[in-house]
Amino acid sequence: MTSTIGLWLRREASPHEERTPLVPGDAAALVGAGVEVVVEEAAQRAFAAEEYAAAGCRIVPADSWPDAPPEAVVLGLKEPTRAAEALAHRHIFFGHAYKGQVDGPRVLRRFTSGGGTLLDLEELVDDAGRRVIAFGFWAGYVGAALAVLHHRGELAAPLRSTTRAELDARLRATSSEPSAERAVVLGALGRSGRGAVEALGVAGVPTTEWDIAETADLDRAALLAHDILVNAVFSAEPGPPFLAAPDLADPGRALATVSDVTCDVTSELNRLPVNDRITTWDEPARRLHADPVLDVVAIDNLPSLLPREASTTFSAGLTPHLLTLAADSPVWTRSRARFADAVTGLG
Ligand SMILES: NC(=O)c1ccc[n+]([C@@H]2O[C@H](COP(=O)([O-])OP(=O)(O)OC[C@H]3O[C@@H](n4cnc5c(N)ncnc54)[C@H](O)[C@@H]3O)[C@@H](O)[C@H]2O)c1
Repeated sequence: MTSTIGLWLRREASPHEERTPLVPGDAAALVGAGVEVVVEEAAQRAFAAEEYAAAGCRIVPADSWPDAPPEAVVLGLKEPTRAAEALAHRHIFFGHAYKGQVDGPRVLRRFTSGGGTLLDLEELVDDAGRRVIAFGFWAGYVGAALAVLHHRGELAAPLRSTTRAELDARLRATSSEPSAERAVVLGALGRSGRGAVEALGVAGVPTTEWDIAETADLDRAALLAHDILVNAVFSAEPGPPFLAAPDLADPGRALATVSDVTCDVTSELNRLPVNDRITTWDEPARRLHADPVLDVVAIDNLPSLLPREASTTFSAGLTPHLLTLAADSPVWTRSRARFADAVTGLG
């Protein structure tokens, strides 16, 4: 990116969305590298406009991105508001438009009608097709923490965004020695799984870590002997359930709390078909079975509960790529090609 191409950080409009893909410290690094960084005011964002101003960014009103110079790259997490319906710029955000999502064609048509380009954050992949940035670690961390607090009868609703320090303090304050709980994490080697294992460590809960090798021939009795299950598996294809209807009625089951970080609840990929809906910040846990009890937490925006930490990790991963935007590194070329394919398929 040359100094004449600006990066325009949008405000996020969704309720509860305090995260940002670029934090002030990384904005300062971009400014230092000659990138003009413009930041919209955003009352909800976890980082104050003053922090960006101190980092050398120019502060502009919320939702002013339609007026950005044509060469600017507009950055956000979720779909831009309808401040302009037709999207004329290059936009970086999570489009959720390429995998048959109901709203996908509508999002893509905003680009075709405006002449803009989507550089989808989910499509920033390395040579092997692996995503280079994701929010997984903090999703797993919060998902496991909520499971522990619910299991201990200490989860207050509605949920509100917090900090890791505050969350850790609650996990430590409610733990007992020796631990009264045992947990199992499925997908323990992945980003979310590692986050979940770390939070369970802070909570003082002995944890079994299972990944593909350990679930290939699932020891159901061993699984059900844990009090807490955190599902952090990424499935590309449907597979046999980790929990099925007969497990609910099993009188010998210790398992009482499930946190489904994966949250494939309405898709054919759902490996926990005993649950078919997400839960919310207002009602984070839902009872699946009364005797013996089984409750599920299935929140699909977990990282938003730790907006500062989630933003900081995500921004650290994204910033090196933002520095290669002008040079059009392979990460961006691939993302643009994915967009071109999707638009061609629009018909
Ligand atoms: N709820 C939320 O807010 C939220 C936020 C971010 C991500 N997610 C979801 O969490 C899931 C995990 O994301 P990630 O970034 O950690 O993925 P990841 O690719 O980093 O890790 C997934 C892990 O699952 C393992 N796995 C795959 N199949 C398995 C099986 N049959 N048994 C055991 N382990 C298996 C993989 O080997 C890998 O270690 C994704 O579905 C993602 O969409 C949810």
